[in-house]
This record gives sequence, C-alpha cells and structure tokens, in this order.
Amino acid sequence: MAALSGLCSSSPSLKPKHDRVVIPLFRKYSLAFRTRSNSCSKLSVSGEVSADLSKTNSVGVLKKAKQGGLEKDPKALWRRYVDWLYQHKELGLYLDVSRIGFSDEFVAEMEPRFHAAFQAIEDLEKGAIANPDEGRMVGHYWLRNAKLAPKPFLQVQIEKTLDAICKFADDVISGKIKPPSSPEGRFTQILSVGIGGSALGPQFVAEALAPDNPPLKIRFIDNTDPGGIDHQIAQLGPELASTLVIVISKSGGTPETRNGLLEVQKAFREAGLDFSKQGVAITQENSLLDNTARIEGWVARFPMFDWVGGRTSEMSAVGLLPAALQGIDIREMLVGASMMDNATRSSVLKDNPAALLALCWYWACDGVGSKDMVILPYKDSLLLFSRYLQQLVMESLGKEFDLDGNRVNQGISVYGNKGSTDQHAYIQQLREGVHNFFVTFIEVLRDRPPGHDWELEPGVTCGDYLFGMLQGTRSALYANDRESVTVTVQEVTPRSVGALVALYERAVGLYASLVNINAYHQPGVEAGKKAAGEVLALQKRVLAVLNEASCKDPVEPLTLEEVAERCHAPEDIEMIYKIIEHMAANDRALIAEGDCGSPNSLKVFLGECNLDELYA
Ligand SMILES: O=P(O)(O)OC[C@H]1O[C@](O)(CO)[C@@H](O)[C@@H]1O
Repeated sequence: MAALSGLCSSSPSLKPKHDRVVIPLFRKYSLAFRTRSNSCSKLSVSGEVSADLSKTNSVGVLKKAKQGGLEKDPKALWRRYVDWLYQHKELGLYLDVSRIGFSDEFVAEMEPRFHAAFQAIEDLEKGAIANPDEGRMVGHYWLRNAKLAPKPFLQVQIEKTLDAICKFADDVISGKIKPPSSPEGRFTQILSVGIGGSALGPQFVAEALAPDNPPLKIRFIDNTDPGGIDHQIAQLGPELASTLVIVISKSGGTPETRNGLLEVQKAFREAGLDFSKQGVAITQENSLLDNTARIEGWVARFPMFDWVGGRTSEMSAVGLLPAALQGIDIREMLVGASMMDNATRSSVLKDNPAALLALCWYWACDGVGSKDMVILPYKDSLLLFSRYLQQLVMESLGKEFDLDGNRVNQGISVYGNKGSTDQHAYIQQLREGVHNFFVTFIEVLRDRPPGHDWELEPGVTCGDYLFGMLQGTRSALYANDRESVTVTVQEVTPRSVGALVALYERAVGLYASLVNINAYHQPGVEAGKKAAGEVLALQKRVLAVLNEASCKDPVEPLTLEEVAERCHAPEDIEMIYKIIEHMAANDRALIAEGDCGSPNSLKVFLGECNLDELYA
C-alpha cells in the first residue's frame, strides 16, 4: 500500500534526489559504438575487447545473479522500488521495474549493447535503411513529429495526410459527406476490413477510447471466416445503407482482406446499394486495392507509407482515420506518442522507460525468449492491449536469424487478457505452476470520472477491489519468485494510449537491437501464406478430377487414392482428404460411400457436373 501512496498526479516525484543512483551508463557514444560492424557486443564496460556478450558475459552474469533469487527484504525492496521508479510527470505515467531481479552488475554488463541500440534507433529515426532485407526506412516515429522526417517531401506527406484525415472525419460526422440512400442522412457505422497490423491497432484503440455514444460505431472484419463476416453484416442489418466501409491493407493484396471486401461488396449488391459511394481505402499508392478504389471511384483513399510497417501503423491513417470517425481526439494520441518518443530517446537508462522495459525483458527472458510476457491490464477498456502487443512483439522479435545470419530463433511469447478477470482463469498456474513467464501489470489510477464513485461497503469502492486485486496478485506472484513490471497511467485517455503505443514500439526496437535482430520484417509469415496458396491450387486440381468423374454417365465416385493418383499427387493424399472433408461439410462434394471418420472407406463425387469447366 505504501508503495502507491505517492502516485497521485499532483505529488512531487517519489525519487529523493540523493537516493537516485545514476549508473554511469551511456555517457556519450564512442566511435566504437557507431557502426554495426564494430559490434558493441565485443566490448566490455571498460571498452576492452572481450568475448561475444551474446554468448557469455551478460548471460553469465544473468545466470549467476539469478541463482541468488529475488530480493525479499521489505526495506531493501522499497529502496529498490524508489531507486528504480520511472516517472513521466507530464504524461502521468510510471514504470516500476523493482520486481524484476536484475543486478547493477548486469545493468553495467548491458551497457555496450544499449549503446548500440540507442545508436541504431537514432540512425533509424534519421532515415537509415533500418529494415535491411526489404531495403526500407522505418519511420513510424515521424508520424507524430513530422519535422523528424529526413526529407521535406515526407514531412509534407505526413502533414497533408493528417489534415485530410481530420477534414474527412469532420465532414463525415457532420453529414457533409453522406451515404446516398440512408434514411439517417449520414454515416452511422464503420465496417473496418483488414487484418494483423491493419486491424489490431484500430481494434485496441476503439475498445480503449471510443465514447459510449460515438458519432460512428465501429465493427471489424479481420478474417476470412464466412461465418464471422456474415455475423458482422447481419448485425449491421438495414444500417448497411449508412455504413462507411474502410478497407485497410498496406500491401493492398492480402487475401483475407480481399475476401472480406468481396463479401461486403456482395452484401451491398444484394441490398441494392452502391458500394463505391460508401467505400474508403487505406493502402499504399498504386497497390491493387488503391487502383481498384481509384477506378471504381470510392469515396476516399488515404495513403499508407512504404516506411511504416503494419504493426507500427496505429499513428498512420490506419489507426487515426477510424479513431477520428469515432470522435477520438487523434491529435492528443499523437501528442502522447510524441511525448513518449522524446522520453525514450534518452540515453540514460533510468530516464528511458522503453530502455528499462527492454532491460527487464532481456533479464527475465535470458535474452533468448525463455519466458513469456503476460500482459495484465487491470482495466476493461485495455482488454485488447495484450492482443495488440502480441503482434507488435512477436512479429517483430520472433526471428530465425540474427542480423549476422546466425540461427538464433529469437522471440518473446505474449499473451494476456485483463485483471482481475484472469485471476479466475489462469493465475492459479502463474502463481504455482510452471515458471515460464513474467508479468506486465498495467495499472490505471482513475477508476471512474470524478463525481461518479460510491462506496459499496464502508470505505471501499468497486475500484478499490480492482486495485487490491492487482496489488495482491503482484505481491503473491513475487512472493513465489514470479517477476513483474508495472506500468501505471492516471487514466485511459487518447494521450496515455498514444504514449503506451509509443513506449512499446520503442521498447521492441531497442530489444531487437539488444539481441541483434531485424524487428521490421516478417519473413516467417510468408511460409504459411505460400502453403495456403498451394492448398488452394491442389483443391482446384481435386475439383477438376472430381468434376471429370462426376460428368461421366453413370457418375464415377472416386476413392481418395484414385483422386490423389489422378491429381498426380499421391504424396498429398492427406491434404486431399482434408480438402474433400471440408468440401463435403459444405455440400460441395457428396459422399457416395463410407464416411470421413474412416478415410479409406470414402468414395466421393460432385453433386453437379460442370461441362464448361470440363472442356475449358
Ligand atoms: O496491411 P496488409 O498488407 O494487408 O498486411 C496485414 C498484415 O499481414 C502481415 O504482413 C503478416 O502477414 C502483417 O505484418 C500485416 O500487418
């Protein structure tokens, strides 16, 4: 309890000046830290050449220190809390890393890595090709401070796009831009079609910040699940006529998003509506989606820049347009992010909350992802933060090779839902079960808007319970040697949400440098996409074979082996079985004999013979 008594926004800093231990880190970059080829990992704190840190030093110190266990003496723990507490006064944000057990020795060992990480992110912000595989700049930091963009035309692009977003949102909300055939005479709903980075940020922000009665309500299609799509469209019902459909895809060619668009366009046709009068595209210039939207004359098109990755696109049109349309103050989100960016540029570890997070991650996960990151926001509105961070962290850090081409299989697994709900689900295991995680508590100090609180028992409000649950869980976990970080914000506001996004973007960037990987590409995702393409190609061959057999008179039902042979793909028999099982479940293949539970008994055919296809 005492630990939090000073955490109200008006109180002075908790850190007594004389108590503040400024580890003499990061005084200034020496030449040795300027280039990647002069790998900092070869330098010790004193600058002498030593063995590769990734294999020995920091991990060695880490192992040694971890054997000592976590600090349990309450007085020493309080000192550690006060010593390491980070506060961003203006943002009202605190970061408590005291329940992560790193030692001063470990911090000192990490110095060279941090030198390199700070230098790398400085170079990135200046426009270096920070995504070497794809030869791209990485510029999401410029989105909240266009002046940082390395070229004047980029600054103009950013500012013009932001102005266009604000104007468009104003015009839609005021009814100046309106759907052609809605009884309301204005747009009332948004249907956002996109996936991954083109959905998760907008979903998180909508849940966190949309007012109770937004000018436009938002729904999402973020999958190629026909049932899910039908559900969204059914829920819109007649309001489809007043729905603004925002199709978001950086590449403009992601299959799930294309499918979502085609399904929505079909629903529009069936309702007698003109999709082009209600469609908006957010995509890279000249992508397939951009060209479609331009040729079909959609209501508006907003750019997604080459130098912004999907998972860091919340402050681009991807996140800002849907937010603005819901009445969320997007300029405040940008201010919060920009303030956090300023703070996380510090090369003094204790003054840099993103560096502190990266340090904790490195310590907790042994620099090799040995522990999972459990995100527990004690606030319903932050429910989707863990899902948002899951992509940001795992797509960025989950890499097979490091920047030098060594196989490293890096990453940190992220999951979480919200407290105290999760206490009634899986916290039992966290407290007592397999010790393969560290927790990040997200604490929100303000329970309700002023004037709405009441005591549901003497001296205790509903929010006090939430507070107690968080503190109790943090203590109980720590008592059992489970480490945790706590991020505290005063309130969930556009500013604090912008700051949280920026905090984690920077922490991920720094951590990626610490472990020497490219955080800005996602080569692994391609394998699944390619394999899916191969399955669909095989399905077309299966269909052709079944069609030919079904056009015979009499119809010739085929066994799986016969289908596989005629497809010239005997090695793919299992996949052919899965394809037929799926088609049969959807009435597209008929079972003449046997059943799917015993694959060898199956004989299948198509209900209809398609002669056109047969002779094509
Ligand atoms: O915005 P796009 O190009 O449709 O991509 C969606 C998502 O797909 C991924 O490329 C992964 O497949 C993500 O990185 C991205 O956020």
